[in-house]
Parts: sequence; C-alpha cells; structure tokens
Amino acid sequence: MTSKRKDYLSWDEYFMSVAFLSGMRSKDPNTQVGCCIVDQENKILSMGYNGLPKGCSDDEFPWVREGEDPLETKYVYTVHSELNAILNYKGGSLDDSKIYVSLFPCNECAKAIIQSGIKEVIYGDNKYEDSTAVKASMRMFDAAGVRYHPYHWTGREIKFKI
Ligand SMILES: Nc1nc(=O)n([C@H]2C[C@H](O)[C@@H](COP(=O)(O)O)O2)cc1CO
Ligand SMILES: [Zn+2]
Repeated sequence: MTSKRKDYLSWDEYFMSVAFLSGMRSKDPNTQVGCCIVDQENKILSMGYNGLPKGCSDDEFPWVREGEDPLETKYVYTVHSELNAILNYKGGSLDDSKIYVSLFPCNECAKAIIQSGIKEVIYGDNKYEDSTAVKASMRMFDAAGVRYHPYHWTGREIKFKI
C-alpha cells in the first residue's frame, strides 16, 4: 500500500491561506485584510475581506486615507474583514469558533468577535500594535476570555496558476 503524502497543508496553514486569499479580493489600495472563521471540527463557517457595504460602489466611494474632509476618506465607509465575515454568516451561532485574520482586529471588530461567541483569534500581522484600537481590543479580549496569538509562520510558499 502506498503511504499518504506528507507535505499536505496543516489546518493552520490552510485556514490562514484562506484568510489571505480572501484579502486578495479587497479593493483597498493600502491594506488588504482577509479572515476565515472556523468551527471546532475544522469546518469553515465564513470568510470576509475589507470592502464597502452593499450598494456602495467601489468606484464612487473614496479609497484615500487622509483628506481635509473626513467624508472623503475610506475610514467612514469600509466594513472590516472580520465584521463582514460575522455578518455574512447565515448558519446560526458562531459560539466557540475561531477566527484566522491577516491583521489584528480593531476595537470595533473585537466587540463583534466577543459578542458573536468567537473564542480564539489567530492573526498574521499586528502592524498597528501601538494603536489605541489594538490596545483596546486586547483589553476587551483579555476581559472576555478570548484567546489571541500570532500565526506561526512555517515559511511554506504556496503557488498556483489560475
Ligand atoms: N483588522 C482589520 N481589519 C480590516 O478589515 N481593516 C481594514 C480597514 C481598512 O480598509 C484597512 C486599513 O487601512 P490602513 O489604515 O492600513 O490604510 O483595513 C483594518 C484592520 C486593522 O484593525
Ligand atoms: Zn475592525
């Protein structure tokens, strides 16, 4: 009998790859974020990336970070990847699930993560770790018993053509 292949993706590699792949759908020119919510049986429940709400055109709304008029910046319009994944889920409860996300959640997404019952956050990057938003997220996660830890990069390169 032939033995099984050995270089298959681990669960962590698989889910973080799905998170990054989802982020590739983002139209944000500066930061593309993707995430993937997984249940305790390693089934994917939902995915998301940062984008505009339904009906708000990617071509008509602003994508800039700064401007004299805050109404002409992206910040007041974009839905973060984590909130999109939570809101997109139509299957019932997210209790006791985990979320793989390419960037550490902001405080608003942290609230949604906690309230939806997600219990673990695995993040790829934390480039805004000194921000008030991230510090607030950590404080809320700690208080609410939501575990968070960085993804353990394995160095594997994933390539394919489509
Ligand atoms: N965890 C996150 N999930 C997200 O979907 N985002 C989104 C909001 C913006 O569209 C973009 C951040 O833009 P910038 O400030 O790096 O140019 O990423 C941001 C964070 C960071 O907290
Ligand atoms: Zn957020």
